[in-house]
Amino acid sequence: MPAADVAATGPADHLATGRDHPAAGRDQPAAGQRHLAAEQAHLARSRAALRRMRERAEALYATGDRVAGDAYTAEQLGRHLSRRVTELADRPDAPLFFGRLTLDPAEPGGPAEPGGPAEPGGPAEPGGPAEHGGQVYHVGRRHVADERGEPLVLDWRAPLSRLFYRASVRDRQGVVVRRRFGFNGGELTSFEDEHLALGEELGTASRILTAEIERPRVGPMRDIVATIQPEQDELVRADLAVSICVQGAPGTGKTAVGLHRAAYLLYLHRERLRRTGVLVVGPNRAFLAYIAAVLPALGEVEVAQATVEGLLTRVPVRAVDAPAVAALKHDVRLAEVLRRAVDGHIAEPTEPVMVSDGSFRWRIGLDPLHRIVEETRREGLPYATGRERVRARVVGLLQRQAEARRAESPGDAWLRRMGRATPVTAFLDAVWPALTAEGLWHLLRTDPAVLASAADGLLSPDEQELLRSGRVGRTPKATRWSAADAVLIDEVAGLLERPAGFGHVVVDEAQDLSPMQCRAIARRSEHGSVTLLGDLAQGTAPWAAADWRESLAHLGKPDAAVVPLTVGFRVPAVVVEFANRLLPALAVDVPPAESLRRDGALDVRTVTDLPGATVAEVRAALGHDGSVGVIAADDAVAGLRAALTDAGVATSTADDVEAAERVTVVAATDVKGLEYDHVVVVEPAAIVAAEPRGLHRLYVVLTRAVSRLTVLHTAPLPTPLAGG
Ligand SMILES: Nc1ncnc2c1ncn2[C@@H]1O[C@H](COP(=O)(O)OP(=O)(O)OP(=O)(O)O)[C@@H](O)[C@H]1O
Repeated sequence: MPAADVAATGPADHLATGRDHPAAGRDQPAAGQRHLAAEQAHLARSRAALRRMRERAEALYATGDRVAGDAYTAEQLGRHLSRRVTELADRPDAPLFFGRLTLDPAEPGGPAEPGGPAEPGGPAEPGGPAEHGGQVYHVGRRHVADERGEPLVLDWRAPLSRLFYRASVRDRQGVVVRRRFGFNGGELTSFEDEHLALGEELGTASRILTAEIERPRVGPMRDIVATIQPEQDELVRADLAVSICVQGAPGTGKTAVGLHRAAYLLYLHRERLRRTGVLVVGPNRAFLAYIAAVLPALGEVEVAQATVEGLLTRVPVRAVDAPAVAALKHDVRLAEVLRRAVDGHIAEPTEPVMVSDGSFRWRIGLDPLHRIVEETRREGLPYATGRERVRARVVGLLQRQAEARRAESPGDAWLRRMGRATPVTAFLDAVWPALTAEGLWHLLRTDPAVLASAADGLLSPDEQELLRSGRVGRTPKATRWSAADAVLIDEVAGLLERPAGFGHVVVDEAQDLSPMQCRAIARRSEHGSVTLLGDLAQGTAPWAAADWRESLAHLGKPDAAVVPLTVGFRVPAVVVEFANRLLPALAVDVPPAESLRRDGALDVRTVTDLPGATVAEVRAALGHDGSVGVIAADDAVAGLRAALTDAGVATSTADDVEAAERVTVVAATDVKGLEYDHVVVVEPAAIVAAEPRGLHRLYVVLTRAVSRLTVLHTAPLPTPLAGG
């Protein structure tokens, strides 16, 4: 396709406009300059309008409690306005808009659905497609309107903005020109046009896109609103009701897609999702710190972010299981063992219930009691709800007797008194005893007969023995629970009472979830949808998934589509090729990725002095822009950090994303999902040797580099790498 990078007047008008364009300063047609100046003026106008919107929200916030009728409304309003003020913050370094659409006046196209979010309360957008003919719209981070309410910038999530990401020469959707803006800091410095109507399309050849992708990385993760690719946009804008699983090689934008999808859904279904909540689950704290700023930068400040362990807070984790014990506790058969153990507490009634009530004495015989228990059991309610249902039914029978004997119907106080009457509670304790989650798991760990009966035909005697191994305290409270115990206790809690779920859950690095962890997330998304993100090749947990279908079944979304992402935005082609040598040894079936980056460098070197070579390499890397990540086997990290400190090189840790130091020393087991401009991998053989799925870990480690990868080793490289 002919190149764009032109002024809006036509494809022949090649324009080189800004500092970030190599050709800047040469051959600048006046028309291009005029357009640039006009765009800069539009930016200034939009910034001023945003400032006004924020000032207005601040003023409302200040006076909110005076206009609200009562304390509750005042608090609600206050919270709403304070969030609105935060949302309207202008970040001077982030462009307020990044694109512009010129729509066809003659051939009104436009989005399939009319403008505006699906729910009331979202920002307004100009009306349906027919109104857009010949119009020009700027697309940016958030909706900005002038004093008359006319949009100066459309939110990137608005239906109309979709055209910016999706229109192509083949399917123009009414777009005549798509313009992308180049920024330097907060300053608009260039633009690039694609006259779709004239057959011009840049796709990934766009210089502004390339510059964005190749920009050296520093600090926390950034949003990608300006450059979301069509296949990513398709996932971001999937309906709220749709659950999806994204299988993507390292750096294909899975995390970015998940976070932007959360922001998109919140925009479109603001009220519903504010009630139910959106949750992002990530692999560890360093990762959560790394991604924490993305959603707030998109104006979304109310999304919960947690690790799976962080979700399971019923008991503190103070013990570590032996690997075989942990693996067994994460096995999905445990779900059935626990279900049986809970159900096993429901017993047949053996005696009638007799209750004294003043001068009356009520009696419920065995037959109706049997019926009550059986009927309630068949309803399949959570156990604790079932217990209350049985109580209510017993009281109901007492009530009928009372009504038959007395002329009037007994009141609420009577019903409550009967419900708490000692014979009623004693009956419940006999047939449907109250349970706690940790109490039940403690019982299974301490009573071989109870475990044997629940695990009959499911777990071998040896496995039962294994489950009971390790120290258990005399009471649940006195027991030091492991992370796997916490998952099982959460499973029991879910059998006792249904937890409140989220409207949408994004799960990153999902290949590492065990079946039991998947179930913990399923309980929290039962009535919502999920976006599952992962890469089977990066599975490092002992129970890592080999097949997405299985994970999806455990997550309660067996029919979700598995969608591949195959274009890599992080790792340069030369590094991808090197890391891909490991793929055949990883025993997973994943589509190969293709890197967009042709610019990187790879240096694999045998050295004699690892710390010395690392220091020298880091010093050299500091000569370039961007972050430097030194990645080594966990037990080598302290030594390398000390060597760097002794050499006068300041370092930070992976979870300190705002650190001033550009060098981070990271343990191989903490680096999942992170990226550094220059990565120095120290002694791959030690990384592989450190754990059973060490080759998968090495694959993760080698794919963290954005620009350059250096591999330093004294021991021979692991076999799959050495070949080729
Ligand atoms: N459309 C895009 N435009 C610009 N940058 C992008 C785009 N998509 C992804 N990126 C960038 O590529 C890098 C990798 O993205 P991300 O971390 O989301 O990938 P991932 O698939 O989750 O990787 P991993 O599997 O290694 O965790 C990030 O720096 C991200 O900002």
